[in-house]
Amino acid sequence: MFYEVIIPAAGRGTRMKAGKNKLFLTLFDIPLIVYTLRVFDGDPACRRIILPININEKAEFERLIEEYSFQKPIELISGGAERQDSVYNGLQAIEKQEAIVLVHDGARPFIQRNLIAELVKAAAERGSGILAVPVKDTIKKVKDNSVLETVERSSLWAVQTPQAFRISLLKEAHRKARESGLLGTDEASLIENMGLEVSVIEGNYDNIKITTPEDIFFAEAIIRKNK
Ligand SMILES: Nc1ccn([C@@H]2O[C@H](COP(=O)(O)OP(=O)(O)OP(=O)(O)O)[C@@H](O)[C@H]2O)c(=O)n1
Ligand SMILES: C[C@](O)(CO)[C@H](O)COP(=O)(O)O
Repeated sequence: MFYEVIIPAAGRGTRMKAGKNKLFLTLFDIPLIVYTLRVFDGDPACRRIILPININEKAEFERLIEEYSFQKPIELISGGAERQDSVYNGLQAIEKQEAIVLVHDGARPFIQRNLIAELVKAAAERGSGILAVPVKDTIKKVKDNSVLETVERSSLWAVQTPQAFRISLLKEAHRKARESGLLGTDEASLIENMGLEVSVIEGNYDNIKITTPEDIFFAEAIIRKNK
């Protein structure tokens, strides 16, 4: 089954403290965003890549796209102030209503194609599908450096991307979120806000989001492990 993918890439990389968009940082001399783009560029089921970016970085993205010779056209569109706005803008670029759309963080370079196919199947059959992995640490609610409570771990999962949806469902969820002022940290929370079920597929711990400086070293270790 075919799908289109929105890869939000318009962030500032504040937590990375690199002074620039972390997606331009390199892993063994190749920019982080190139690893992510290559996964979808090489997937025959991917019909279209939409990349919400900071329009001030358009020349940099165009140079990378030229340098790394991607097979599929990569559509650069303007991102927004929040990740949710960037995804919303990406959805406006999609006219078809029956197809499947994936939303995948540009900062997650290690997504595996077999999991993408499972997500697309779940979205086609049940409307949605997201990747997650069981939490390994004990999670506590903390306030003013003091524990409020320990959260029961057995039902806690760390959610990742891609997140896959029927396009019509995700467009409706974003529309309702805009109406109500809901700002979620992932697309699934907007679907949950509609009282709808979201299917969870177990992913793997390699699918990290490159967020803070040490993640660059973790990422290069994952590349070495998978060589
Ligand atoms: N307004 C935004 C914010 C984030 N993103 C993208 O959403 C993904 C996940 O966001 P995150 O890891 O938080 O990236 P940043 O927002 O750049 O990081 P920070 O929060 O540390 O600034 C990234 O690929 C980022 O480029 C986006 O397209 N538009
Ligand atoms: C979408 C996400 O990757 C799921 O874990 C996460 O919520 C993104 O959070 P960020 O703060 O925008 O990186």
